[in-house]
Amino acid sequence: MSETRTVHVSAPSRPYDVTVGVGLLPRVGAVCRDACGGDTAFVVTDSNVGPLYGDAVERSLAEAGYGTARFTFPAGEASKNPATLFSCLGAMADAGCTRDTTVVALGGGVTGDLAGLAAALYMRGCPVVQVPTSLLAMVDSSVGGKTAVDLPQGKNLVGAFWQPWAVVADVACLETVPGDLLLDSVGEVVKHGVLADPELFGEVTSSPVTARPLDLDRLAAVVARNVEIKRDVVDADERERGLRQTLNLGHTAGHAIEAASGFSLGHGSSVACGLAVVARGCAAEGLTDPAVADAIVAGIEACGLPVTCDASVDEVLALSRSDKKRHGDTVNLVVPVAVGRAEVVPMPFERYAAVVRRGMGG
Ligand SMILES: NC(=O)c1ccc[n+]([C@@H]2O[C@H](COP(=O)([O-])OP(=O)(O)OC[C@H]3O[C@@H](n4cnc5c(N)ncnc54)[C@H](O)[C@@H]3O)[C@@H](O)[C@H]2O)c1
Ligand SMILES: O=C(O)C(=O)C[C@@H](O)[C@H](O)[C@H](O)COP(=O)(O)O
Ligand SMILES: [Zn+2]
Repeated sequence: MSETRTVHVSAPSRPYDVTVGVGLLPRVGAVCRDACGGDTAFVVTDSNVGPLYGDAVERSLAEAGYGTARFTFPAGEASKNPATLFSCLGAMADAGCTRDTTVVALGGGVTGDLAGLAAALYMRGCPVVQVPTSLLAMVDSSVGGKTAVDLPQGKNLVGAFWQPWAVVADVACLETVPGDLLLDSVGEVVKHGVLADPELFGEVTSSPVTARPLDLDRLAAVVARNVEIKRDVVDADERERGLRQTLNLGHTAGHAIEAASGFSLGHGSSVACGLAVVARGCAAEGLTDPAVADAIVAGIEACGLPVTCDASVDEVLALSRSDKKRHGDTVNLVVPVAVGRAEVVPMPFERYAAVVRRGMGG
C-alpha cells in the first residue's frame, strides 16, 4: 500500500492542500466536494490527457454529486494563448457554468495555466482544482497560483494569481507520459534542488527518476519534496515581491530559449538550459563560484538535459527584454550562489547581456 502525502499551502489569499500519491484520480470528486462544494464541475483538459483520464475524473465527480461538462483543446504550448482561453470561457458559458462551478484542470502545465486563468476570469472568479498529470505540473505549475497564457511577444504575458482550492497529484498518471516529456519535467526538479535542496539535487542528478519501470513511490516522494520547496517560497511571498523571484532561476534566459525554439524545446529543458547558461555566465562574471557552476552544469548534463541551445545570443537577448523581472533597464537576475541557494541580483540589462554572452560561449 503506497503512502499518500499531504502538503499544506498557507498562501495568504487562500490556503489549500496538495495531495500526492498513487491512484488518487477516483478521489478527485470527493476532494472537490470538500474544498469547493457546488453541484457542477467543468473539466478542462488537452487532446492527449482527456482520452486517457477524462472519464475516470468525470466518473469520480459524478459519484460526488456533480453534473459535469468537458472542454478539450489541442495538446501543446501552441494552445496556451488568448484564443484557446476565450474558447474555454465560451464553452463554460455554453455549459451554463456559474460562479459556483468548480473548474477541474486535468493535464500538464499548459492545461493548469490555461484552466487556472479561465477560472480566475469567469464571472470574475470561480473555484479551480488542479489535477496535474505531467511531472512538471506536479512538482511546479499546479502549486502557487500563477496562471497565464502566452502572447506572440513572449511567455505568460497575460495572467493572474489565482490559487487553487485543492491539488490532487496522482503519480500513476506518469506511467503514460512519453519518455522525452517526462525527462523534460526534470528541469524544474533540478531548479528546485539548486534553489533549496542539495540532497534533492544530488539524488535526481545521480540516479534518474524517470527510468522505466517507474518507481512510483520514489516519484511521489520527489513530487512531495518539490511541492514543499515551492510551498515554503509561496507562503512567504505569494505575489513575487521578493523571495518568489528565486523560483524564476534559469527562466530569464530559459523563457527566451523556449520562445526562440518556436516552443519545440519543452519548458523544463529550456529552464535547464537557461540555468546552465546563467551558471556559466555568472561564474565568468565573478557572481558565482566556478566550482558551483561546474557542479550545476554537470548535474543538468547527467540528467540528459540540454546545456546548450540552437538559439543565437542576439535572439536570447532580444526575447529576454520582455521578461517580467525587468524593470526599466534593470534585470533582476536569479544567481545560483551555491547548490542549495540562489539570490536575486538587480543589474543593468547590459550586465545581464554579458552574463548570457559568456554563458553561451559568445
Ligand atoms: N504556473 C506555474 O507556476 C508554472 C510553472 C512551471 C511551468 N509552467 C508552464 O507549464 C507549461 C509546461 O508544462 P508541461 O511540461 O506539463 O506541458 P504540457 O501541459 O504541454 O504537457 C506536456 C505534454 O505531455 C502530455 N501529457 C501530460 N500529462 C500526460 C500524461 N499523464 N500522459 C500522457 N501525456 C501527458 C500533454 O498532453 C503534452 O503533450 C509551460 O507552459 C510553462 O510555462 C507554469
Ligand atoms: O511559481 C513561480 O513563481 C515560478 O516562477 C515557477 C516557474 O517555474 C514557472 O515557469 C512560472 O510560470 C514562470 O513565471 P513567470 O512569471 O516568469 O512567467
Ligand atoms: Zn518554469
